[in-house]
Amino acid sequence: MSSNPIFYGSHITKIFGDHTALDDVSFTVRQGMTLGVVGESGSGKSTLGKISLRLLHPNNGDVYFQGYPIWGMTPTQIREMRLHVQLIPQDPKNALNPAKTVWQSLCFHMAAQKVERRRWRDVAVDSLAKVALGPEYLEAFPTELSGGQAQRIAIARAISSRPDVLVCDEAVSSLDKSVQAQVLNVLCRLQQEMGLSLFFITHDLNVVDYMCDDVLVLNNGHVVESGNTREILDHPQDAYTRELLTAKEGAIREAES
Ligand SMILES: Nc1ncnc2c1ncn2[C@@H]1O[C@H](COP(=O)(O)OP(=O)(O)OP(=O)(O)O)[C@@H](O)[C@H]1O
Repeated sequence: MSSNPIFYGSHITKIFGDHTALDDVSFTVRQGMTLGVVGESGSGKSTLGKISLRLLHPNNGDVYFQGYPIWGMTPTQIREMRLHVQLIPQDPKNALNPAKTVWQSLCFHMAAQKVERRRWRDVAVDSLAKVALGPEYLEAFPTELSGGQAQRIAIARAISSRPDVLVCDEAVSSLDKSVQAQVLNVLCRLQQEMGLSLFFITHDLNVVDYMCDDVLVLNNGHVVESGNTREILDHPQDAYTRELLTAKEGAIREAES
């Protein structure tokens, strides 16, 4: 599998008032791989996610998709980039319009993403099949879905435009542990089938351990360490990473007792 950088951020700083939320943060998502961004609440993870989706302007630095700086793109390039970089949100039920069926939500997305209208039905059914849901779900409303089903619909919607990168912002943290595992497995399988690259924002080192090839540890807007997940989890160099690992071991012991 190739390891070219497909999506990366360079020297990103974000200041809110007198608070520096991100201080000179760089990251690299390698093609077909998963980068985890992990840190406690307030460390700057969501701010980094929003900047990488071009939803929030950084004070300094830029994010590059296939070598192009997203904050220097023309409107046409931005539309093209949005086809290829998709968000998987934290709360899928909030992200789906409660007044629309799954079919209507998928059509709205496919229209926005310029999928040819004559292909909508096939793409919708195929996208649902990819997340292990049958075509009967097209008629469902969000209120009729479980959290795990709603998240799989959100993933189906995102992949309907054949993206290259999924930005997953705490994508499983609102789900029960067993449902989390199902959704993570769907993402792993899609990654292999579609060659997706994942930018995985999470507070949970267990998720990082399970999903991520690379990890970047954020503390208070600073990168405290980054690199190969196995090496960092087995040999953390920074005291903050060791604290997160201690919390992770505690959570596992609690779950097992
Ligand atoms: N729009 C904003 N205006 C002012 N401060 C903000 C804004 N957005 C984020 N912040 C601040 O920036 C810091 C980083 O916030 P951010 O939401 O990125 O952290 P996080 O790691 O994603 O936390 P959580 O896991 O709780 O979502 C926090 O101190 C937060 O209060």
